[in-house]
Amino acid sequence: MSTRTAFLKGHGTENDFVIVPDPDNAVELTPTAVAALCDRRAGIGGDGLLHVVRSAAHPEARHLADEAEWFMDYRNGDGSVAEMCGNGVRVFARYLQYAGHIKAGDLAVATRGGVKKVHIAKADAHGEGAVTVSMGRAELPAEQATVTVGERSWPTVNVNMGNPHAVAFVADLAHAGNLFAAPPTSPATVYPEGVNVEFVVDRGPRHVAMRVHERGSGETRSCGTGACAVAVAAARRDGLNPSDTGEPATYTVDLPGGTLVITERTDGGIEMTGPAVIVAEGEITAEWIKTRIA
Ligand SMILES: N[C@@H](CCC[C@H](N)C(=O)O)C(=O)O
Repeated sequence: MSTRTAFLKGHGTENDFVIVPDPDNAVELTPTAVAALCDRRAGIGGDGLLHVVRSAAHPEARHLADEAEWFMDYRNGDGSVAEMCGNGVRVFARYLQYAGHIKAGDLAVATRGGVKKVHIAKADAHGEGAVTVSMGRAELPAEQATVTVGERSWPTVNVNMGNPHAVAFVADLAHAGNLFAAPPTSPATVYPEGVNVEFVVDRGPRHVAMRVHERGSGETRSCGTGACAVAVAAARRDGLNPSDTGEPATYTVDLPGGTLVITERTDGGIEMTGPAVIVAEGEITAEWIKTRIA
């Protein structure tokens, strides 16, 4: 980054992102630059960053350009790269709509986790239309593991949604404690690339609540891929597998920042529906870039 650069700020169920529109992939976003932009005190602040690039202009997405015009180059708040971000895809689509690149309806977004089909519902009297993302199928590697926070440990259900998740069913969400002071630990042998950890309690039939500690971001107020992982883990625990029963399974997942609705279809595909909001837009000053990043 070397000159004034446009940015926006958005969130999906309070999982918040710095958005950097860069159709031609001209902005160099080093891990240091991403971490500085996501810094909540000295930067703009966000759990992560959405770099909005045309697929044809990005070496990691060029091969997907015929399927999806836009590539979500997602970064975690610490500057690391992740394969997928469920809340991020919804906010990414909302940005494209806000900027006039697309209208409500259907579009495809390229991600490191493959091309995701997105549907933006038309706005109604209650505000902006919800965004639904076809998240693909979950994989459930059989390997057993535990996560530990302080004195407590729980067995995990491993769920891969393009990115790795360790789902722990707990008696009380408060048992996860202060995840900033004592982040969860997990065996590097099972999660060599690190893992997102979800803590889950039941709220009612097909209704759960969760907290999440995200790889590369810490505790966040929501995680879309995490909510999908939790819905699938809860369904299997409840004896439901739509591919076997021929009945879709829908779970309501409450998070600290809002609610997501997750449906596993009979073909195993998972759909996530939730809000996506653009909050602000502005320009990163040349001076800040020079002193903090360049
Ligand atoms: N908040 C995201 C997930 C972002 C990536 C994650 N931290 C990872 O490293 O895998 C979501 O909404 O899915």
